[in-house]
Amino acid sequence: MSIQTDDFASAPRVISATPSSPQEEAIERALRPKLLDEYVGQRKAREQLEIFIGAARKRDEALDHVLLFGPPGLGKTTLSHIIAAELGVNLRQTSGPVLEKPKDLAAILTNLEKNDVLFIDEIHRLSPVVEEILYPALEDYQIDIMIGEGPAARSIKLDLQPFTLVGATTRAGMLTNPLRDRFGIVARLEFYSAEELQRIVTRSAGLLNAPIETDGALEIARRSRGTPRIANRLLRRVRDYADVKGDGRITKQIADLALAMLDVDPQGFDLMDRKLLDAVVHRFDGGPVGLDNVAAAIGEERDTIEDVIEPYLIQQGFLQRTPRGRIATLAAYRHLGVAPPKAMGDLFEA
Ligand SMILES: Nc1ncnc2c1ncn2[C@@H]1O[C@H](COP(=O)(O)OP(=O)(O)OP(=O)(O)O)[C@@H](O)[C@H]1O
Ligand SMILES: [Mg+2]
Repeated sequence: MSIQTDDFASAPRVISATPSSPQEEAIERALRPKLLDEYVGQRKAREQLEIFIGAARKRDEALDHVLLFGPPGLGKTTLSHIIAAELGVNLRQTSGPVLEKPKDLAAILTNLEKNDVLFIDEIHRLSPVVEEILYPALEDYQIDIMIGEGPAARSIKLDLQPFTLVGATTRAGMLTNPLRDRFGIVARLEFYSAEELQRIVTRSAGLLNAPIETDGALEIARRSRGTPRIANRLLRRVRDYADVKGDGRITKQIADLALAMLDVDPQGFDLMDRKLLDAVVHRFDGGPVGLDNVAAAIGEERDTIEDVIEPYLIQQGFLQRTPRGRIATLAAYRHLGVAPPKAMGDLFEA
């Protein structure tokens, strides 16, 4: 069953947090940590899971249903595989948009073995009729299915094996309340620190047999928008650069040159980030400006802006999301090398 990751159909960004091609997905799989111990960062989520997985194993029960949410590329799919591996069970993988009809989901559910993990990616995109049959499945390990048609149709109850649903979403706010309430474990994934990404880059370089210096790994880490997927991608591009322009060693200097060539600035922002900040500052006087206006100004989809571009800019304090719209902060003006409006400067100096 395939996962659709192509719903942000925009031009590929070096820094885009979504996988850019099937090849990249294959490389990602190879770099994916397999066990909780190898999973870097996300201390809170890891601690919780370690305990609950341990308890479920000890009692030979299914783990409570788990909801993973956070921006793309932070490790939701990776973590779902790890959960199944740590539980020592099978993982069945599907996604919200793929499950069109109730029978698609029923077929998967009835095939699960005891304590298996069912991973549903993009779970906020489940259709209401499919979601409907998920409720009793999650609660009582039962489903109601209709057999026959017309007046002869009747509904029968089927018992399922106990199982764990792991749902992943970039949009926890878009889940319906009844669905959200059925998850016993909710883990929000956070952007990674430079130090954590440095460990990820170093590990990946090892797996790729690419010689790398500590400074080189840190430079890539610092410019990866807090996102392991981007760190791994930049690592591969920098390695190419090192192979062609150097002796293959990834030093800080090589990383600097390669990243400058890729238009990734020292803050880790790429062209899209700068375009967005630039539009808010120059075309909308720093805001507040509504999402639709920003989208039109930079020629990007609303969803991409909200899910992929904005979260990091907000987390880094370059942009604020307010009820009246987006506002550029003083840091954004500084980054663009533009003098802030007088009122803003005064505000910050006072
Ligand atoms: N904690 C981590 N430690 C080491 N590597 C990680 C970690 N999290 C993610 N990665 C790496 O980043 C890549 C992307 O992670 P993953 O596919 O799990 O992200 P995702 O959150 O599912 O993204 P999406 O929202 O696009 O589905 C993986 O291939 C993996 O190599
Ligand atoms: Mg994923």
